[in-house]
Amino acid sequence: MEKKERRNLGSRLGLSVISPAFSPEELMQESSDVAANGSPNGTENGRLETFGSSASTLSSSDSIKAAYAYLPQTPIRSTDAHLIEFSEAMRTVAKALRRVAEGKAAAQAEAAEWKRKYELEKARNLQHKNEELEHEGCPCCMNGTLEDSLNKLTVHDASSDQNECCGNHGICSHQVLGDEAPAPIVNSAYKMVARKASFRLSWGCNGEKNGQHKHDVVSFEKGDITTASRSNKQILLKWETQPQTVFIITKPNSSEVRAIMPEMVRWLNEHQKINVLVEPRLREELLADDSYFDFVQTWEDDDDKKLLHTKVDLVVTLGGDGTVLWAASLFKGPVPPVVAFALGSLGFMTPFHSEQYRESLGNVIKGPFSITLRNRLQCQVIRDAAKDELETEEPILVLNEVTIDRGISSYLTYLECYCDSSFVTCVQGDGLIISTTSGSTAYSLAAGGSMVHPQVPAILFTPICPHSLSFRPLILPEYVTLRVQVPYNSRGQAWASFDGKDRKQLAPGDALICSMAPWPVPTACLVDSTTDFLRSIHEGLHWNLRKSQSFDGPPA
Ligand SMILES: NC(=O)c1ccc[n+]([C@@H]2O[C@H](COP(=O)([O-])OP(=O)(O)OC[C@H]3O[C@@H](n4cnc5c(N)ncnc54)[C@H](O)[C@@H]3O)[C@@H](O)[C@H]2O)c1
Ligand SMILES: Nc1ncnc2c1ncn2[C@@H]1O[C@H](COP(=O)(O)OP(=O)(O)OP(=O)(O)O)[C@@H](O)[C@H]1O
Repeated sequence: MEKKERRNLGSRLGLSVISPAFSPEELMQESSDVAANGSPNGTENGRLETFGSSASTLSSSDSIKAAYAYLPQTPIRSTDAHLIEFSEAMRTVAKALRRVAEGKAAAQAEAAEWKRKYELEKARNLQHKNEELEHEGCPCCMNGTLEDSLNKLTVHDASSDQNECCGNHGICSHQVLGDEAPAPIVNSAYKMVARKASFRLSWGCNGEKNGQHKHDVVSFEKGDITTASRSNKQILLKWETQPQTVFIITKPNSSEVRAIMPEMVRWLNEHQKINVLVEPRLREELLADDSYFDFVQTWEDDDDKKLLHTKVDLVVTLGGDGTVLWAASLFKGPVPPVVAFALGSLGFMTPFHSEQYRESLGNVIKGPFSITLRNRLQCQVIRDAAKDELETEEPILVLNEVTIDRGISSYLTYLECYCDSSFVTCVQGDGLIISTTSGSTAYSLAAGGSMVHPQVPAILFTPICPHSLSFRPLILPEYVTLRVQVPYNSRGQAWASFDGKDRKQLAPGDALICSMAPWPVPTACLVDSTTDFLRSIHEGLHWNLRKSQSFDGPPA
C-alpha cells in the first residue's frame, strides 16, 4: 500500500483509537476492514473516498464479507497487509500520544510565562498598595540580623500572605527562591534557603541607582498608548545579608587555572570568611596538593547536586565561555549570580580579569553590582516512538543555543519549523540554530545571524548553510514556543546539540520544542551590560575594525 494511502488510513484509525469505545480487537478489525475494502486496482481518489467514508457507509458485516472474499485469493499477501495495517495503526496511536505530549510541553512553557507575568503583576500591585499606605517596610525587607532572617524564613508559610514581601524594594530573593524550589524536596530546600544570603534587584537608568522597580507599563489613557518605562534597564543586585557560600567552577587541565585556584580559595576562606564549594574532581585535586583544603565542600550524589541553587550564594568561574556554559548547565532551575574570570581565548561572557580577583570579588561580595540577566532556552525532545506522554525526555536548558544539524549524514537536513501554531518554514540545508541573545555572538554569528545585546528579549532563528538564496535569519520575540519537526519523509536523521554538547539523534517523526526558560543566568558585569557587550565585540571579534582614511583626500 502506498505511503499516502497509509497516512489516510492512519489518521482515520488515529481518531478511532483515542476514543475509549474501541478495543484493540476492534482496531484490528477496523484495519482489516480498510485493507479488505481498498481495491488493489482502485484509483487513488477511489481509495480516498473509501477510507474517508467507510465508517458511515460500510457496516462491519459488509467489511467482514469483503475481507473473506479477498482473503482466499491472496492469502499470504493479505496477512502481510494485515500486519502492516496493524503496525501502521500502532504508529498512529504513538503519533496521537506524541501530539498530546507536545501539547503538554507547550502548555508547561505557557504556564511558566503566565506565572512570571502574575508575579510581576503581583509585585506591582503590592508596590502601589504600599505606596498608598506609606508603608515603611515588611519583615522580609527590613534590615535585621541574619538570625532574624533565618527565623522568618523557616516559619514562612507559602499559603499565607502574612510574611509576603512588600515588593517595595525591588524583587526580593526570598520570593524567587521560595517559588522556584523543586516541589518534591520542599522541606529540605527550605532548610537550605534559610542559609542563603538574601538580595534584592533594582532596575535603574545608566548609573542612576534609584531602586526603581521593574514595570512593564503600557498606559492607554484617553485612547493614547504610551509606554511609561522600558522593560529592561541596567539591573543592580544588592545583598541584604552577607553571602556565605561561593561555588568555584574551573576549566579542567589548565595550568593557569591551577595556579590561581588554591590562592583564591585560601583568600575567600581567610579574608572573607566564606565557605567554598567545588566540583568533586576539583576537591580531590586540591586535597592531593594540600590537606589544608579539607574545609572545601562538594556534593556527594545527584540529589545533592540538584539542591545546589538552594545553598550557593555566588558562582565563580575560572576559564573561558565554555566554563560559563558548563556552570549554567549544572543548574537545572534557578541560578545564583555568576562572576566569570577570563582564562580562555575569547571571553564574551567572562569580563573579569583573574589578576585582579581580590578587588573584583571583594566588590561583588560587598555589592551592589550590575548584572546581565541572560535568558536560557528550555528544550525538550519529543520522540515519535514514545509510547505515552510520560515518556518525554528531561528538558535541557541552554545558555547559547540548540543546534539541529545533519550530523554525519551527507543528505540535506529537512526540518519543518513552527512558531506557536504558525508554520514558519522548512529548513533544507546543513541545519538550524535556535539561539538566545547571549548565544548570538557564538555559533549563530558564524552562521550569519545578527549580534544581539544579551538583554534584548528575543530568540534567534538562524539557518546553517541553507540551500536557498532567500533564507535570512529571523529574530523572534522571547515569548514564542518553537517546534522543529523531522518529517516522516526526511531522507536522513537529524542531530540536536545543546550548547555544543549532549548530541541527541532525531529520527523522522521526532520533534524538538523550545521556549524561554523561567530561569536566566545572572552574570555580574565588570561595568554594565552594554559596556561589557560592546567591549567583548570590539576586543573579542575586532568588530568593524578598519584603518581610518587619512584627512588629506580629494577636495570636497
Ligand atoms: N562554527 C562555530 O562558530 C561554532 C561551531 C560549533 C560550536 N560553536 C559554539 O561553541 C559553543 C560551545 O563552546 P565551548 O567553549 O564549549 O566549545 P569550544 O571549546 O569549541 O569553543 C567554542 C568557541 O566559541 C566561543 N563562544 C562560546 N560561547 C560564546 C558566546 N556566547 N559568545 C561568543 N563566543 C562564544 C568560545 O569562546 C570558544 O572560542 C557552542 O554553544 C557554540 O555556540 C561555534
Ligand atoms: N568544570 C568543567 N568540567 C568539565 N568540562 C568543562 C568544565 N569547564 C569547562 N569545561 C569544558 O572545557 C572546554 C573548554 O573550556 P573553555 O571554553 O572555558 O576554555 P577555552 O576553550 O580555553 O576558552 P574559550 O572558550 O574562551 O576559547 C569547554 O568545552 C567546556 O565545556
